[in-house]
Amino acid sequence: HPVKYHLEKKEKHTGARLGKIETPHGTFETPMFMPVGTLASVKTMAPEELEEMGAGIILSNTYHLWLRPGEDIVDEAGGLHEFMNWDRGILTDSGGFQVFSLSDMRDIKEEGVHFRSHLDGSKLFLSPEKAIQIQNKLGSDIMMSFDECPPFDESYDYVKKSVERTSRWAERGLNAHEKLNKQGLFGIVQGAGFEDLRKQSAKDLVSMDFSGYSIGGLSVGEPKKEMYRVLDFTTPLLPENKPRYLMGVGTPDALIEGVIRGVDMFDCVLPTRIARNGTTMTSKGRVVIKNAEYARDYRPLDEKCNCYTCRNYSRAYIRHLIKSDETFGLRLTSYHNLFFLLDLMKKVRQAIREDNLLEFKESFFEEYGYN
Ligand SMILES: CC#C[C@H]1NC(N)=Nc2cc3[nH]c(NC)nc3cc21
Ligand SMILES: [Zn+2]
Repeated sequence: HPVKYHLEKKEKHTGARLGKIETPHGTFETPMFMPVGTLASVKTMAPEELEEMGAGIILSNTYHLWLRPGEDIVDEAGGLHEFMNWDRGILTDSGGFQVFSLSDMRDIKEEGVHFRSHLDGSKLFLSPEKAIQIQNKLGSDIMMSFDECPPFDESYDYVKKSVERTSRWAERGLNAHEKLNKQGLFGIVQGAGFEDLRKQSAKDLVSMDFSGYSIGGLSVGEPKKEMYRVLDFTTPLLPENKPRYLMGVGTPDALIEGVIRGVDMFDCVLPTRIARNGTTMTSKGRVVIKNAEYARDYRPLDEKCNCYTCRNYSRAYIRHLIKSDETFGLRLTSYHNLFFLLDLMKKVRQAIREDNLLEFKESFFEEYGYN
């Protein structure tokens, strides 16, 4: 496997692990947060800034890049790394989730999914083989299997059929992948909130020997307690010597709770998405910078933050920019939010080294204002 996971240390009191994930574009520490660059750009950030804040692997989306600009243009440009001038890790999602969340879905057949483009309504077809072929043209370091993504509250019978199809699709994707090249391919465990279906899905995928395993079907609107319950019985089903990736997570509390349950990799649009309306995460909870209370507040967003934004600009200035629709304001809030989550993961890794992750969680939650 060109993507290898090295387990460095298990935290004494939880399921948390310290590790390293080796890719053709570098080796990065886990647990890690991956900034999302859906359309080959982490919104408003330059690659140098992402590197400066310590980002290792970023996420891009097969579905979006297939529709626009098309995988052939990215391929001709030399692949995604060349195209976006990013020489560290890139992970691409397979399109499975986007098909189900973005486009009004036509129908699911055994061979794949027929649906309409969310851009212009044109008819499209995506299959496990096609999703692998596109990702190989994008040249990502870590690729995702094409999965069927049922809503969390679907019936047991529907989810059972869906899990069985996702396993058949995973096998087809793996076969197609091995003919193309050997970058890392992850299987995506499904099964919604049903323990036996999660077991079945994990068993099927682990037998296919993927480079790593994503936990799908979560962070899709279910209560956080539900997500943690599913994680409690799903991560132990996955091999210790492979990375575990919880898709679409998340908020500071969910990141810490996921690490405690043995998750190694996370991605979420949250930091850059909320930044664009001026909402920032700080060690003392969220600061919604547009609030009038910050008009004359000349302190940084977070006194404890060492990021470019916090070292050079005040809340009053950032509030002024956001209120005035000055684009630079979005860059400052995006930079800070990404730095905040990347720095949180650095602190979590240190807590694993010191075997005091639960104490770290308590003090972080207390200061952030989680109940
Ligand atoms: C059902 C299912 C499923 C998973 N399948 C794939 N391919 N990508 C995902 C991306 C996600 N993002 C979020 N929350 C923002 N949950 C996700 C779940 C998946
Ligand atoms: Zn900051």
